[in-house]
Amino acid sequence: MQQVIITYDELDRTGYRESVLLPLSKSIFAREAVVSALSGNIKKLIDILAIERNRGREVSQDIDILFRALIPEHKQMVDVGASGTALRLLLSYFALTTDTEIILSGSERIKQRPLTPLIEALRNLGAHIDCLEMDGYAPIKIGKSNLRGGHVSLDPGISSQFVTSLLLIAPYLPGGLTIEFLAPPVSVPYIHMTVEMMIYYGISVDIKKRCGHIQSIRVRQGTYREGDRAVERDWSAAAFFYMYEALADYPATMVFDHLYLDSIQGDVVTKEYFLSLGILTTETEEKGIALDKLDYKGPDFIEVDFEDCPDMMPAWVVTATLLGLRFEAKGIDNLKYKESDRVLSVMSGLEKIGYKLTLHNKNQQLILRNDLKRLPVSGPAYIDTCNDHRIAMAFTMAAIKYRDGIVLSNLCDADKSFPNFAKEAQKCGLVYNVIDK
Ligand SMILES: O=C(O)C1=C[C@@H](OP(=O)(O)O)[C@@H](O)[C@H](O)C1
Ligand SMILES: C=C(OP(=O)(O)O)C(=O)O
Repeated sequence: MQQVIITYDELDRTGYRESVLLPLSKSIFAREAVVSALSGNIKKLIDILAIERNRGREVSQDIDILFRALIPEHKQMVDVGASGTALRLLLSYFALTTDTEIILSGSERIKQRPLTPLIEALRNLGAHIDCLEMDGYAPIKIGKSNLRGGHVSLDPGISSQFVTSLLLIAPYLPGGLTIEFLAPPVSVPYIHMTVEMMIYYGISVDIKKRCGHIQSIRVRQGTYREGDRAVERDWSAAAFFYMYEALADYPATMVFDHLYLDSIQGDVVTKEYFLSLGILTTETEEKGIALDKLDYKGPDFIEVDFEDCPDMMPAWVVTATLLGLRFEAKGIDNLKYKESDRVLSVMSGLEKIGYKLTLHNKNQQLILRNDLKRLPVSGPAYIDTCNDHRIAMAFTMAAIKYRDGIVLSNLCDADKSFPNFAKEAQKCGLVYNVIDK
């Protein structure tokens, strides 16, 4: 079997500027997609994707899946691949819109990603939903339903996507909808992104908080108005180039066009999380972002919380470990529900390149700790990506420090969110060579 080994071509790139093409934000696109479909304006999505492709940029699998699922044509089955966002958002969308029945299914992993709180809430609103294999999981059959509005309770403690899914269809329910939260929500910036976009598209949304936590969200009945908000570039993809900047000894300045500090993406905090690893983020005159390495050793010990920015965890943890920083990471309990069990995937990948992190339980919360324990390893490191794009991309960048080469179990994983990733990574000196295993 042929595989690819990734190594690093070390050059002094100080003073060079390297422009990186980031993919569109799939989170923003997903919300745009549902809004466009509900307002009968799918043409807008066609235009966004056509502009992207005309510029020679590939569109990520996740975005393509959402787009195809929402094209108004008769479908009996929708395959969401490995996209949790598509699965959760489409569940409410089809419960509202299908006039026959439709089956939502996808990869083996997607069939393990939880849906129970969302299914229960939708059933309470009158949806006909059957789980075809295991209760609370895809594949799922959604029948023609007459959804009611009013009040519904939801546990948002596993995924904010349950909240986003209900919010986006809420204006189209009779009388609108109030969602009462049974527990504090996770990934809160994604909920704010949804609310902000709904308000932009003309919907009245009120958030009620108690003790700093969202307690309920009220959405009034209405219809999405037209609007031409741009889909921003993806901050979570930028994190892998922050990795380069932090790990390379003499890196070029990385420049991203159409990425903004004034962003509705919660992952804009990447700039703060990587500042603690010595990377300075500035706005360019061309309205982009530039990254520069500071002459800065960083604190001796860092406490970090990923509850608001779960997707950044692999990039930050792999970087901080390779830089030899002691840290304690919390807000990681829900990472077991992602494309892989991300805490375990990161820990096992790091062991392959000689770093032993430990997992602890503190006040019923998982804590991942780096106490600088090393393992004797050498030779190419065979990393199991667990079919997880963020694991594949984080360990590609690890080749900057692990000089015996990184071999990934699947090179195409990155296509889920970042199809041009290998091409862009080569601009940083990452070299891909075919090997015979
Ligand atoms: O709403 C969204 O667009 C997303 C929400 C987050 O998921 P959870 O809310 O499940 O943490 C995030 O990890 C995912 O990549 C995208
Ligand atoms: C968790 C992610 O995505 P999704 O939930 O859409 O599969 C991700 O992109 O890291």
